[in-house]
Amino acid sequence: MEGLEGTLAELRDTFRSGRTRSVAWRKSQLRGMIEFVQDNEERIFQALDQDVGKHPVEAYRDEVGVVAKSAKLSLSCVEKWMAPRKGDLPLVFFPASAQVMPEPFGVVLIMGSWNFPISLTLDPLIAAISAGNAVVLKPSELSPTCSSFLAENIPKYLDPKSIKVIEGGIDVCEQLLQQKWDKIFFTGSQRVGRIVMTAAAQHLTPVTLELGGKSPAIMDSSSNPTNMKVIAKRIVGAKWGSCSGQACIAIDYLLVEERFASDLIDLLAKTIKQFYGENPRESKSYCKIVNKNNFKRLLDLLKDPLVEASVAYGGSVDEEKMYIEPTILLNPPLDSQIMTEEIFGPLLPIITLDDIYESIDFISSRPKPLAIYAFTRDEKFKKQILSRTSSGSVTFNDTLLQFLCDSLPFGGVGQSGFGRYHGKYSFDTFSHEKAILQRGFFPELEPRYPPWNSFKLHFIKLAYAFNYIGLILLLLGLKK
Ligand SMILES: NC(=O)C1=CN([C@@H]2O[C@H](COP(=O)(O)OP(=O)(O)OC[C@H]3O[C@@H](n4cnc5c(N)ncnc54)[C@H](O)[C@@H]3O)[C@@H](O)[C@H]2O)C=CC1
Ligand SMILES: CCCCCC(=O)O
Repeated sequence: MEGLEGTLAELRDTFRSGRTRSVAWRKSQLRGMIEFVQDNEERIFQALDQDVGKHPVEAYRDEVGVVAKSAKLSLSCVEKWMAPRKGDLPLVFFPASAQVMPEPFGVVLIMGSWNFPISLTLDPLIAAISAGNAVVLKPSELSPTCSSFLAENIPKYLDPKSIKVIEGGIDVCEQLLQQKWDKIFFTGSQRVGRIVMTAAAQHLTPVTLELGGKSPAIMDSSSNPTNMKVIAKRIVGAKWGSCSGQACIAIDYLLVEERFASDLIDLLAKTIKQFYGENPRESKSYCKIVNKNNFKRLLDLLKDPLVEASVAYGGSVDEEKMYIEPTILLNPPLDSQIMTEEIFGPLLPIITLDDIYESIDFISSRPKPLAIYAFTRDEKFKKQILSRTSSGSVTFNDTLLQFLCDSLPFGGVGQSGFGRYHGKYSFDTFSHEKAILQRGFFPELEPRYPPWNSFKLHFIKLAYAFNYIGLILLLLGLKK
């Protein structure tokens, strides 16, 4: 790509100059980010409608509001986050001081996804800025209106010497990935995550992979009937209520005991009508499928004869409008693609079990998901889910909200990704924690040097014992 080397050289010079490390620079960029979303809310809404058909409510809830919230939090906390932390030392080192000092990695690459093209690019950008990095931001080419909007307008609000937006598709990404970065933050599929990680390995570059996977929901019998309506709204909201299921933390499939399936399907169908009307195709609250490739991918999942036979609700499509009806499937074959690949769309398989506790093995025998949702008031079952399954997050009796909690790290585990961000975790993700030890030249302890002898062995053993004494003093409050 023309000029990439030059762009990177400029960013490296900028970073080396120290321009991005001051708290003043970081705060000025965070203020610029807040102004950017405030000044351009309507234009962002239009771009999101253009690219994925998002309603302004979803556009604000999942995108503009997320960016504003993160930028404001970082602006209020960045000085505290930057401050070195005091460390404790063994008494025998006395006099000495220990610190942990967060420092920026340097020049970082952020690659975003199309489904939340504003928040999933700008939230990591806020993180990188807060930690004092210079940045190349590569929005997804599958949300072109948002991508070009960011490329055109970010330089008007943020420091163009330190932050560059580079647009493009696979060819541009491949060139970017050949470069040496000090950190790569990638949001996207497991397939491309492997490509990113392979490229990063050439330069031993640390990566954060925000991936996806098949996030299950479980519903047991412990919720009383009055809760069922709330549960249905939360399931429908988490399947079709955020980019019509094209969301990494959307429910991918639902596990219930066989005896509840029929009533649950009826209730979910009723709730879908309540949310999107009799004809969701006409609903302004329902997103389209992003492009023909994804539409075809989802159609292929649905058109598998054994899967098509399992449609319990919905199933209609309109290729011209890139529309797929909210669709519920009952017990599609477990070896079908819809049950082995991430759906990332408006199709909800319901898998029935004889006993809800079977869901533990069902989930733990598959790749670790980004999220698990469990609707239950059975404390024993909750404990089993927490101790016998692994996932990026577990949410009991609700959905999606874990994404909006700044005190909770957001990220996957195993094939759903590694690394995390949101809140202070964002700052940490883009910081190296440097250890600093400072000593004087007195006293000098000769036993630390050769020639070794039995006295020095006893001295070293005593020194380690002192360590414990220090710990005891600390515990007794006799030592800071
Ligand atoms: N954990 C999270 O926060 C999120 C994860 N996701 C996951 O992302 C996926 C859907 O998003 P997509 O944008 O379609 O993912 P994707 O992996 O196709 O694209 C992500 C980024 O990688 C780039 N890219 C695509 N193909 C590439 C290649 N061959 N070489 C180098 N770069 C390439 C794209 O330009 C884009 O910027 C799903 O798997 C979903 O679960 C989506 C949103 C959030
Ligand atoms: C509710 C917002 C979720 C954004 C991340 C995702 O699920 O793709």
